[in-house]
Amino acid sequence: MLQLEGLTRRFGANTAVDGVSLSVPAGQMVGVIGRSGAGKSTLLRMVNRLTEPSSGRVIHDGTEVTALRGQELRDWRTDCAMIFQQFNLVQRLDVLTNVLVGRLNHRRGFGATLGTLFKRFSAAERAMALSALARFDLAEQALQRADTLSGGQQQRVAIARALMQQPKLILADEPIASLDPRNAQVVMEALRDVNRRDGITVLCNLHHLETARHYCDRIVAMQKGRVMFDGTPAALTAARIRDIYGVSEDEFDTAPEMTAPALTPAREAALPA
Ligand SMILES: Nc1ncnc2c1ncn2[C@@H]1O[C@H](COP(=O)(O)OP(=O)(O)OP(=O)(O)O)[C@@H](O)[C@H]1O
Repeated sequence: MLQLEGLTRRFGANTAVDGVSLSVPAGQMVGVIGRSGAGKSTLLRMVNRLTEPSSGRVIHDGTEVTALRGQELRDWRTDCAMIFQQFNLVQRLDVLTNVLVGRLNHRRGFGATLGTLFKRFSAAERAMALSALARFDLAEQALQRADTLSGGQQQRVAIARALMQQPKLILADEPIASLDPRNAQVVMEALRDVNRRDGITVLCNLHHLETARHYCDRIVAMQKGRVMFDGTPAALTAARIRDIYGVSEDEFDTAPEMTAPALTPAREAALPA
């Protein structure tokens, strides 16, 4: 169970996240939605302490995450894998080595230059990385440089790398915002698959309502740093959206920053072959 208690982050006079309290049971897939500037990234980054809260607490299975220091904090960051909008792969390295990088957190005091990295991993770790790649249909690309892959493939490599950490949680910050609809769908399916099959809790920031509805068990809607809705996709009706954001669902979804809508059968049929 992940608990956020009164989590707040101020940047000067601006309160980016304002007293957010949530309890997330292990194994849940939560979509955090909101328009640009709502505080979604800041909220996610406070969970693994990439951003320090101004006040409030994060507690995981009884451990106060917000009090961790040193090695314990590093261990917590291994438990929480992060997926970024821009994939964050080492472009000049091959795909397999990028995935193996996910193992580095498991080695204390491990030092190696990127060039010598591959040789430092055991046969078992390489097999684990290959099987993570195969799971996302990327085994054939294992020895290609990361920069030869499409965005959707790169994001799946990032998910495979995250799995190498053997995390308890995945924090995905706009994982599909740079992808076309087809790739967005494949990446969301990969995230849902690790949630369902591996039981990993997923917190996923999304701009697009339909994507959150389709893939998540629970939706948290933020505005101006606050949680305005927390419930099932079915409960987030068009009327609730209008109440919260003062716009229709279509207007919410077509804001300029929302570039990667989910593929519905109707949308898929409309795509060029
Ligand atoms: N490092 C920072 N320094 C100052 N202000 C910040 C910083 N990070 C975020 N903010 C501000 O906090 C508010 C929330 O930003 P945040 O990035 O969390 O929102 P978001 O919902 O993730 O938006 P987006 O979808 O555009 O990424 C914004 O007003 C933003 O300008």
